[in-house]
Amino acid sequence: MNDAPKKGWLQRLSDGLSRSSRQMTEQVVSTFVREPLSETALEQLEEHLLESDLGPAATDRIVERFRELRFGAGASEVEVKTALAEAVANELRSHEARYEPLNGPRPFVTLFVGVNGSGKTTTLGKIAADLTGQGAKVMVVACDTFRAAAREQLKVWAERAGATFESRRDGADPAGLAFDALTRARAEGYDVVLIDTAGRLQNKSALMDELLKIVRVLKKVDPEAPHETLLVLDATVGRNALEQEKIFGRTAYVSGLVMTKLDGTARGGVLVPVAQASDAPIKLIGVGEGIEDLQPFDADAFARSLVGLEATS
Ligand SMILES: Nc1nc2c(ncn2[C@@H]2O[C@H](COP(=O)(O)OP(=O)(O)OP(=O)(O)O)[C@@H](O)[C@H]2O)c(=O)[nH]1
Repeated sequence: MNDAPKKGWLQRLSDGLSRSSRQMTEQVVSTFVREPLSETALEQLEEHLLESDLGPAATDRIVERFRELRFGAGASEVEVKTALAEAVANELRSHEARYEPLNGPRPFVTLFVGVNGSGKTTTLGKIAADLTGQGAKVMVVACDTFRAAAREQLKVWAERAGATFESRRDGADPAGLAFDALTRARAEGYDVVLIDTAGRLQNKSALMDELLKIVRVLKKVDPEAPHETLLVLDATVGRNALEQEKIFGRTAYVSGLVMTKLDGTARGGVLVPVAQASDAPIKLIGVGEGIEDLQPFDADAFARSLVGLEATS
């Protein structure tokens, strides 16, 4: 994503993570400032990190780090927060990567997968707007052909972004649509093709078959496509996101994760175990409903905002 208005996005990140950082500051940091070094404080730290959904493995390592740091009675809140941010960033740095559709082959094909309601359509719409804003020729393809409402919503986003919209009537073969759309995009010199897919988990194997068929058919047009498969996960479902990562990550060749709705939860720490469970890195995060609220994932900025410090990267 275009990160030109830097100050703006850092502020949005802090605002978006304010529910999580409030929880961290009120519980974790204040406990530790009150009772530095004691075993009780370390136990409370562990409890609060688990409550923030950081997961047992990262929590153990962070508690160990605090044990080594041996904060004295004079430790300030900022020192404790800085140490916590550093420990969280350490957990995430190797899971950070960029989504750069304009730096790859043309047309750059991105497939969006994830359960209904995770924020797939919104994420795709925000990306379309960002890319057309940068002058790219963008095609949006609605492969969730069974749900008219989903199609309509995507159409609104595409029109707003000034992108071309491709869809079919109810129940049409999504793979056939993907094939025709990519063929047209290649012939007409599109820069980017963004493909929305269905997310009905009620029939997991049918859904996975459908996704795999779309991928197979895209490869007939361009053997390298899709160049990116983004799995969209909703942070407000907490540790259920781990389950969704398992289901999609295993079958859909996911190459990047997008975690949305981080503004809607006090447990934004869930990003840590999800990132660590996945073979794919985190590429984007959503911290609000606005177009600018979809941001490139930056482990250091995220960690600082999560503990309520001003992000500096
Ligand atoms: N607060 C907040 N809301 C978001 C964010 N991302 C998406 N949403 C909202 O989440 C809701 C669901 O998003 P959709 O994009 O419709 O989700 P979807 O996965 O496409 O779901 P279907 O349309 O049901 O397939 C919408 O109301 C979005 O506005 C975010 O980062 N923060």
